Amino acid sequence: EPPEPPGLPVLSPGAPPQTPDLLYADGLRAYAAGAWAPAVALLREALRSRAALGRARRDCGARCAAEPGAALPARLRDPWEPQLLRAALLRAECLGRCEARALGAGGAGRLRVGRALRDAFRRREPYNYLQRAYYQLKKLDMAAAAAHTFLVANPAHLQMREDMAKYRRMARIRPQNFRDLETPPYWATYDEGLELLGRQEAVLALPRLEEALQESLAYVESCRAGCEGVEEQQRNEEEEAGTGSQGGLYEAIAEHWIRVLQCRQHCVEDIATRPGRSFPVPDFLPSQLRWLHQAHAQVGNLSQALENVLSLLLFYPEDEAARKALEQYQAQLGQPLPSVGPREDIQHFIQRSLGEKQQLYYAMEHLEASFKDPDPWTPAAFIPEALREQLREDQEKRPWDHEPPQQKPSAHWKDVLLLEGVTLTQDASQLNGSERVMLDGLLTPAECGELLQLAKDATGARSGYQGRRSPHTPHERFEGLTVLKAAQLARAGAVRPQGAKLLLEASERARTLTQAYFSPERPLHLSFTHLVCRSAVEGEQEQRMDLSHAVHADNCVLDPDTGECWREPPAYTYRDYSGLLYLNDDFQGGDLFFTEPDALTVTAQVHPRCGRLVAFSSGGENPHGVWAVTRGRRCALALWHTWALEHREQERTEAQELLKASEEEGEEEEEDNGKDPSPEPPGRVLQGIHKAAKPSRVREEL
Ligand SMILES: O=C(O)CCC(=O)C(=O)O
Ligand SMILES: [Fe+2]
Repeated sequence: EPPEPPGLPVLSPGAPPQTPDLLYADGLRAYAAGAWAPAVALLREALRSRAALGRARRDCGARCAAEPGAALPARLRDPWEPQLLRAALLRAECLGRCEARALGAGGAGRLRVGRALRDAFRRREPYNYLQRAYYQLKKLDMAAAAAHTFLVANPAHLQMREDMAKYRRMARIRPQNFRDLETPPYWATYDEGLELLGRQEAVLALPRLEEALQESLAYVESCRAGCEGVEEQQRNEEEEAGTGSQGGLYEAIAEHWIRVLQCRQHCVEDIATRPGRSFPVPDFLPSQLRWLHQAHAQVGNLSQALENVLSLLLFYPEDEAARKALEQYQAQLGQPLPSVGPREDIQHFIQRSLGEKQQLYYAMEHLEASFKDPDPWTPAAFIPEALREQLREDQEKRPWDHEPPQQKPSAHWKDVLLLEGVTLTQDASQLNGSERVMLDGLLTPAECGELLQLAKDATGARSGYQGRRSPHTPHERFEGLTVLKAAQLARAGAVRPQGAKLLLEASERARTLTQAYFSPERPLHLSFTHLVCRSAVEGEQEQRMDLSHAVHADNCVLDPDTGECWREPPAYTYRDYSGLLYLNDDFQGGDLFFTEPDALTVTAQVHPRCGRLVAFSSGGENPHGVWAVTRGRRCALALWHTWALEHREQERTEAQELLKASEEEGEEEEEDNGKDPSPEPPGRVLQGIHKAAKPSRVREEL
């Protein structure tokens, strides 16, 4: 065992927590020295300390807000200053005392977490180190949980995806070990509720949906309470940046209070943002009410359906569906029962939120405060006339306006998210088009390796399937492999059956995502799957002017002069969506690009890499081409999807049957092959060493 790094603090259980920053730094030092057990202890202590800090802040915030005399003025109207000053001082004093009691002398001030560390924790970086340290300590269940926790917040992290794939193959790790140690539980409840509702299981969905709403409201509460401490954190940062306020006492207090209010207004957004996502689920609370209403209505709980519809109307009094439902209930029930009103929790939330918005708008108008209302439901009448125009403009810049709407429980977003590790990297607007998307993380490097090997073996001498000159350019060779050909080659022993199987599986993965994203209501079928490699012909690359693939559209004949695209033969007119799943990036040139219908003006460009999927509608709105590949070999799965069942890829079924037949034949032999009981340790650092010793290890493990 390596020696312990010097200067490690002694951890004493029960003692007040130490600064998370220092603990984390010490943890990383221990990790670097290979002292796995102290590394784990310190990293966990850093997490614990940070959690304790947050908890104390929230508890004290809630307690001190309720102190007698600490109530804040309901309105920032003259003369608000003396009252605000008194209340703010009372609270600050109470907070200081309370936090010192919970966290030891100095309280939260002593333990404040720097910005860099806050970001690292938000990205769940400690779990990356914890995973590897646990692995070294042979605590596989904890390693799996740490890996899972990290991956949830970093779904595109390829190294971790590979590690995870290894953990999943280890028999000793049970599925329940892949726990998420950080995500608040309401997300799981919420997902389960929606899933059940999507499957028409309203009775089962109801308790989940109800619990999810209550839990998320509780998280909003605790987030709000945590806002009391914000000024301290921000002031420290401003001091570091030298941008503190220059005003007098009243100004400082008002500023502080405005910050607290702003922080509170963002709590719903906060809790509606899934780990690993950069934008919140839009309209989180109202949509939960919609689903609750829908579920209660389906089950026939009229009064609860009514209660939820009335609550929704508090957010959106003009909501048409809600009003219609309301009318219907009134007709059914006669006069609405006097005991049925909107939900109390929602009523309370809205009243308080509107009160705070009022103060913020006042501050915006009179105190030059800036405030960006995160809620789309704030009644227009609430916003001072002078500010409305400006706000409308700002609202149009909301990031999720460009995202596909998340309305129905089974909406495509959820399905997209369900594929572990996949992230949306660029949407249509980022790609300057209407129906285009780029997703990453569909394949692990090992999977790309397997498919590249398949392409390579398929062109090898044994297969008799030689690369030929490209139909698109004399300067490249072009090889294409269909699913059926791959299965036949596998059967003949010319390629690895795993590769042929993965070809089917990977294309299906891409299809699922393309359908989920573009066509959630209507099934898309693969109509053609083609593993394509383009290789530069050596010595012919000087001053090439041509493209690897000329600009074209996939389902119509493009006329660049008029910009029209004729959906007629020889085009494959039944193709509705195109997909390119890239396998490598170790070549020169070869970026995919989109153009205007003039086939000249480039509007977006995509650099291929392992696991990256570009999908787009196949029509004249998406003319595209490929830049010359000037060195190396560029491989991709080219996929075309169709709505027309009669054009689905017949060869797929055939290929599946072939592979299944060979699998059954091969079964007996495999039995005594004996699997290696100790897979190589995950992790970048360690993997290098093992790879050097056993170069083909990863491939064989698949
Ligand atoms: O390989 C690519 O990136 C694009 C290929 C393409 O557009 C096609 O085969 O129709
Ligand atoms: Fe194309």
